[in-house]
Amino acid sequence: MPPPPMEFTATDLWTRVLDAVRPGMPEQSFKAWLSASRGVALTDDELQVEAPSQFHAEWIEDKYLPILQQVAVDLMGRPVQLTILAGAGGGPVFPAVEVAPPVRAPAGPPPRQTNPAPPAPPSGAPRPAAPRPDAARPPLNDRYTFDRFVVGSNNQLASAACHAVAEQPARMYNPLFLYGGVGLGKTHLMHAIGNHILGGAPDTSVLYITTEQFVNDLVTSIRQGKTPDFRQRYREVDLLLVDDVHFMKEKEGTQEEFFHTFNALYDARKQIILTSDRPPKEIRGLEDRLVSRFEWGLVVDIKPPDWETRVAILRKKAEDDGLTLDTDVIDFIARSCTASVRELEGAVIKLLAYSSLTNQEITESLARTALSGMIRTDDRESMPPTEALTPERIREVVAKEWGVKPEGLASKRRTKDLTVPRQVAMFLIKEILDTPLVAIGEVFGGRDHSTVIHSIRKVEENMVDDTAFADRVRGARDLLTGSDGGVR
Ligand SMILES: Nc1ncnc2c1ncn2[C@@H]1O[C@H](COP(=O)(O)OP(=O)(O)OP(=O)(O)O)[C@@H](O)[C@H]1O
Repeated sequence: MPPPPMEFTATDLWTRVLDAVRPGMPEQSFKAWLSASRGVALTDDELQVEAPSQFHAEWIEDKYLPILQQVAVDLMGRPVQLTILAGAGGGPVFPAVEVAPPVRAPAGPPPRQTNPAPPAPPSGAPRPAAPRPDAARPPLNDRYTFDRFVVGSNNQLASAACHAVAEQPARMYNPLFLYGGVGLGKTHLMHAIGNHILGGAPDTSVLYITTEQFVNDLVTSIRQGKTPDFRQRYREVDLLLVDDVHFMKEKEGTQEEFFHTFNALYDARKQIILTSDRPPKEIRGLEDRLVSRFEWGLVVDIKPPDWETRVAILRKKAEDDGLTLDTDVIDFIARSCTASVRELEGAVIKLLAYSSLTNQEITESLARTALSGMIRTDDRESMPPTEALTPERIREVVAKEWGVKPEGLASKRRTKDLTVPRQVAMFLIKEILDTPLVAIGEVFGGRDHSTVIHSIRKVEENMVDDTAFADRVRGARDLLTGSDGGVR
């Protein structure tokens, strides 16, 4: 392999890694899974790569991580940890897979799912305004617009509030606080406001940031003695979008800093939009002064979509990605995946991947096979035969109910979509089987007993705080113990 250049950027290194692996793999796989990824950060010992979706990130980790990592190490000439992140980039939701015979596409331009490159934004399409605090921050996702958002009874109020804010920022509802479970469209709506405002006023300074990034940015600026710069960066924006503010709980320094940022922006009549998995009052460990500020404007929730909305979302997503799915396939997915919109998207991605890998046309029967791991309680007649209840079985059923892979729960990954079901599975194993803590840890990749205790406590606390979550956990328990004619 040629020696690396003296100065490598994340982009250079990742491009070279991809160039090196591409000839050794099927072109279709390369296009489907790797072509839309990009190097986003490089330190002495870590290369961070952003994949277009959580599903892409998991797939890359599962299938290609060792070889990619090896090539990166060879190129750098020293150990480099490769981390695959799920980004908020503008790539298609569904991966670029080709199916033989091809999935029927509507007449007109070629379907997007056969084009690996992310769609080019239309000219004049909204862009986040400069300056952004640092280039590693995610930009707004071009696909998260109002016209791609399906309004149903679960999100009607939130959607109306977002439209109102987008039309008249900092007038009606400031801050706008959106809350709800994972994968229900909070980030989508938040970006839609940003995209709408930028569409009308491209010079608007919009900053989208996750709470985790805010914390990291703050920590870095303190370490480098650059807090005045930090403050200035955050306080000069016109529109501040902060995702997942529940992660501020118990972080006093962050709360203090955010309190002042909030006040500065609010006083300057700038719009603030926040998202969380629960309403402000229920974020334990959040200072009262922030709770009260978060409630100054409008607090509005998003619930899981009902069947009609799920069908409408599937139709819309298929249409947007140039993919035709038969009514019975759509109906089957909508009945099987009830928890979140992300789960619906995951089901279609999985179906496309399955269809592509097995060279079969997409039918309801193929969907049943491909999605058997995601089938939910109301379609239980097609569940595989029941098995004795063991810790592994509980892990598997919880993974299915949360729409993730059972192996993910046993892995070391600590993304939110895995942490919650992992904790729930530990909790249910203890509750139903009373398995010793050390043995529970074994089932989850050898975690120690203090992690298991922490997880169980976390679920107990969250069940007190969050009734929807509590219902979901109880639902999984009923399913396992057979109280609802379940899977045991
Ligand atoms: N009503 C909807 N119409 C169309 N797409 C939707 C809708 N709701 C959610 N989505 C899609 O579902 C996916 C997940 O949505 P999003 O990331 O906004 O969820 P979230 O509530 O912010 O979740 P998290 O709390 O995990 O960050 C996105 O691809 C988004 O476009």
